[in-house]
Amino acid sequence: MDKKKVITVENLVKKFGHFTANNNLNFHVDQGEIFGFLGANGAGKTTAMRILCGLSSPTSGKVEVAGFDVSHQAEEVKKRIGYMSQKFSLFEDLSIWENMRFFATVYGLSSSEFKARGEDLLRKLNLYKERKRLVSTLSLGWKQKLAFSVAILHQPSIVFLDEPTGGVDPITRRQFWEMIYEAAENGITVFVTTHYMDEAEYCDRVTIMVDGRIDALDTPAELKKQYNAASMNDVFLALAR
Ligand SMILES: Nc1ncnc2c1ncn2[C@@H]1O[C@H](COP(=O)(O)OP(=O)(O)OP(=O)(O)O)[C@@H](O)[C@H]1O
Repeated sequence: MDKKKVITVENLVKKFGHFTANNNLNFHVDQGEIFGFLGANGAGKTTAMRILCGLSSPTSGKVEVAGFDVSHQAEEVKKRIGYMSQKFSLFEDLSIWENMRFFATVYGLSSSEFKARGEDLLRKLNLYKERKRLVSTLSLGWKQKLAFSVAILHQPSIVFLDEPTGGVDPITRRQFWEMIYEAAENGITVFVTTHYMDEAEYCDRVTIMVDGRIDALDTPAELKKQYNAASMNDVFLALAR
């Protein structure tokens, strides 16, 4: 049986004035897939991700996310996704619990749903006793793990992660990826940008963007075979040259 497609991108073009940031992108993502979005700085990843999240409109092309057209039904798209970025994740001057409650409200959870899921989450993260602590006092790794958990508290169809593990130590990155796997096993599709090539190896499929175009899209194993490379790092270097 065919897998359900939760993201479909056809001929996506995004221009800023005369500059083309996304140049005719075509791809799809299956439900429950961990889809890696790679590319050098300025390749156009964040631009495309913002369009997929309904935060920016395509110049042309057709983009469907969770069954809705991002150009005309952005609000429907936003209800069905979670988003987390390295640049912005949590409010530093609110406590762990206050952050959780804030995002649960934004994502439309009722107070009883929030209480049940929020307490479960705190226990799972071993943060129950720490729930009144200000987020500013947590390590970056803990902030990122908490931000990811908060982004999927409303059980979205898809979670978008923009460089979620930037600056985090290897052990915490590994733990973070265990959380990503668990979310995918529960049917949440994970769309993730990263600059860490070891993380590219953890994805089901990977695209590599170069200058606004998709230059490669396949499983890490196939890409390594195709480029006769020992690692995803070598595939990336071969393409980025
Ligand atoms: N609002 C904007 N107006 C004009 N140019 C923009 C705008 N947003 C992005 N760009 C340009 O589009 C290009 C792609 O940027 P984008 O942020 O999508 O790249 P990226 O692949 O996410 O890079 P990074 O890995 O550094 O986050 C860059 O040259 C950037 O300067």
